[in-house]
Amino acid sequence: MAVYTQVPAEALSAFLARYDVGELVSAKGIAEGVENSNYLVDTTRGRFILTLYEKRVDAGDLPYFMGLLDHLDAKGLSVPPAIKDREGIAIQTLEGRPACLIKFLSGVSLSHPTPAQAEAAARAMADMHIALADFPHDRPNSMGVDSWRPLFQRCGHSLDQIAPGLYDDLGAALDRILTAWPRTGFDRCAIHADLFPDNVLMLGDRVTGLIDFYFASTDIRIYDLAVMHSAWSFDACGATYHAEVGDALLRGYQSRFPLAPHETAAFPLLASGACIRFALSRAFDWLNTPADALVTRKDPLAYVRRLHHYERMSRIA
Ligand SMILES: Nc1ncnc2c1ncn2[C@@H]1O[C@H](COP(=O)(O)OP(=O)(O)O)[C@@H](O)[C@H]1O
Ligand SMILES: N[C@@H](CCOP(=O)(O)O)C(=O)O
Repeated sequence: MAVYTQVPAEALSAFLARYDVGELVSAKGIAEGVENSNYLVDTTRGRFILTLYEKRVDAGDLPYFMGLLDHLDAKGLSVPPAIKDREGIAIQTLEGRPACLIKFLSGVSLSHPTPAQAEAAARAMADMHIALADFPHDRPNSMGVDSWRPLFQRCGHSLDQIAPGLYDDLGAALDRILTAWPRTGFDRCAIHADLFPDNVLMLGDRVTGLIDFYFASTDIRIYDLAVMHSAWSFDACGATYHAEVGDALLRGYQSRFPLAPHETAAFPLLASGACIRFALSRAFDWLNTPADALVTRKDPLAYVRRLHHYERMSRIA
């Protein structure tokens, strides 16, 4: 459930009156998502998404995210830019929260992507990277490699409450990954950094939208593909690797943007880093989200199992 801030109809009508979008017809809270409050808003002129940014999105980062979406939209990619009001303002305040009215995109996110769907989604990621090559703004990745040790330390020995031995297991993997992590020599650009299946909208085998850019930041370009590979190529609990989906992702991406030999060689390491990142953020949330909170906690062990898979791989052919 992701509606943390309730918006009364009167306040929403007054908000919409700033825009040329017609009048309010209906507004429904969207259950999916964990970070922000999202509403599906219908007006006399169309359908929109209203997002109110909650604690985890820093309002100071919104101009970067909205600039990135405008950049991709201007190049014809299917992403949802924020609508500007009559004064040209996209980032507003509603019910005390930063808020944007966002273009609605059709499509559904998949729970069990097929190889053909994975291939199309990875092609869309490569097209996004090509389009971002001249995006001029930087944002350090707040969930990037330098955040993993501090996050591990904040979880501390409480990790063993999730699974006995988890503190030692993740600590040893973190040492190996941080020692080997490439600091130079890899192409960097603005990346999505969270392109899970729930952040790709599709109709059949066609990608209709990439959404949820709120972790976008400057980082190693192929790390973005590694995040995607770790999110798409396993069953939900991370125990079974679906090679046909994993191979399709690499094929789709490389149909637009071939990997250089050093990128292929480092792929299992980059994917291990992606797994540590999501294992730790999920573990932190697991340990710090009250059991009666509205939001569903995601299983950190599903990423620990994926981590073990990538650490066993020496390289992807
Ligand atoms: N532009 C959009 N067009 C259509 N649906 C959207 C759009 N943005 C978000 N959604 C819907 O809202 C849900 C939650 O959005 P998301 O950005 O993933 O939230 P959160 O940042 O809270 O994780 C998505 O799964 C999708 O169903
Ligand atoms: N994809 C991350 C959590 C971030 O959630 P999102 O709804 O903003 O994509 C995970 O699965 O741990």
